[in-house]
Amino acid sequence: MKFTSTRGQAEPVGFVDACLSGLAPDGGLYVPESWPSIERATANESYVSVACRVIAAFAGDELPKKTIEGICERAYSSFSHKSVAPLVQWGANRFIMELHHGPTLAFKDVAMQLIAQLFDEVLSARGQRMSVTCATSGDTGGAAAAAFAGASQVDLFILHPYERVSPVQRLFMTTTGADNVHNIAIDDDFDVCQAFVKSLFADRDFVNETYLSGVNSINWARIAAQAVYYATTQAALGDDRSLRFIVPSGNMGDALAGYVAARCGLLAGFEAVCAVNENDTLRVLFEEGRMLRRPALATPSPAMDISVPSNFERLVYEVSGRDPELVRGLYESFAQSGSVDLPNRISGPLGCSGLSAAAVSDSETLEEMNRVHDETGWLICPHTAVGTSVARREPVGGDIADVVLATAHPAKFPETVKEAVGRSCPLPDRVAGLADRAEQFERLPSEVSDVRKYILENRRN
Ligand SMILES: N[C@@H](CCOP(=O)(O)O)C(=O)O
Repeated sequence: MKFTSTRGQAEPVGFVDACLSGLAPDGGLYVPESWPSIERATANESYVSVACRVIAAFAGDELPKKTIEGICERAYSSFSHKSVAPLVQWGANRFIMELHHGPTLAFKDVAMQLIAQLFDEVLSARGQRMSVTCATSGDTGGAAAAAFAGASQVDLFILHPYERVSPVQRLFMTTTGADNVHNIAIDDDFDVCQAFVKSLFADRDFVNETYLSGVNSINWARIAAQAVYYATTQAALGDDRSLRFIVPSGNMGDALAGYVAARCGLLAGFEAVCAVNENDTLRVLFEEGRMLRRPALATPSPAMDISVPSNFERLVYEVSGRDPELVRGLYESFAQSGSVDLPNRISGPLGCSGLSAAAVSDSETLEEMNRVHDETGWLICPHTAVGTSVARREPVGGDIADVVLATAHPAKFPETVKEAVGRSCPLPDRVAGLADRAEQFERLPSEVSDVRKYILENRRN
């Protein structure tokens, strides 16, 4: 299977090269040239088995079946729940998909554990080493640090916005003690960190010199791996059952993964609401058809403090009928002016994509954490609360089941839990020693040239 760039000016590449590249050389995001048809999961099929089938469908004949099996088995052996993404019932026709059973207690582990195994397998075979970047608003960085710590073929460079992630989120990315993991705190917000990563990719000499890759959800492997838990959820709740997924969203990779699962035939239908905080770019995009660049606000759900959701580009590409000129024009205008109205050709089909968005205020988020606790005794993380709040506000009728994705464990946000619920939330035993470990990170000003220099000086040759 070949992968093509949403901006149409890069050579199509195979699955492995698409994943190793992260971003396409023309600045676009890779998508498969056509959607593979993947057989639905069954209720008694293991998570690893479904993951193998999904990855194999995208990898085609590039990776032997045995290799994919090894990658998936190793990836999910570190999860504390054998189902990887178990469901708990929250009410009549309401479920929570728990995605926080991985090593850093966030949904990012699900794909990142797999990607690190994939990179290790492929780069060892090629005798190649890469510099891998990621920008994080809190959870991607920790997941990448845990997944790549000690990897012989990878030097990891994580960019996080200084003092705009929770202390526990920061500890996950700054305490691995591994000499191949580098954490950089940028004096700015997540959008700037992400823009820095993208501008490093735009410098092709730098990419070639450092063998640069990226493991944000710009990377197709992230989307493919995240599509798996949509498939297992459909199987668990009934092959023909109509589901509405509520997806706490920032960069929109997770919601896009649901869309991809549906396009590949893994779901009975498709409806997903991107639940966003006061950084409501996605709501404005879906409801008002406008792409706006605004400074990201700091909210109680920091991982979603994002105003430029990267994966919207993949959706624009699809709903435009795969028109790379249109995508390129749109994103060039956006880069220049910071504000673009979506043409009717996009806003019309966008409404039929199965995706939509709804925003939740900071006070509603805290109230919702408290309400869920009162009703069930459960503590939920503020991102998950954005999701449950949307589900509650816009109930679905009939036999349709709501599935809210619980993106992180509440223990990653003890201060917010305390404020909302008045209770402390200790870390689970398996990560209890986190706060005792020494932290290591470098604080840099908001200058991409400093990041560039740091990577050149700290990568292994
Ligand atoms: N919410 C993320 C930001 C990066 O998103 P990604 O899914 O593209 O990696 C985070 O927590 O870091």
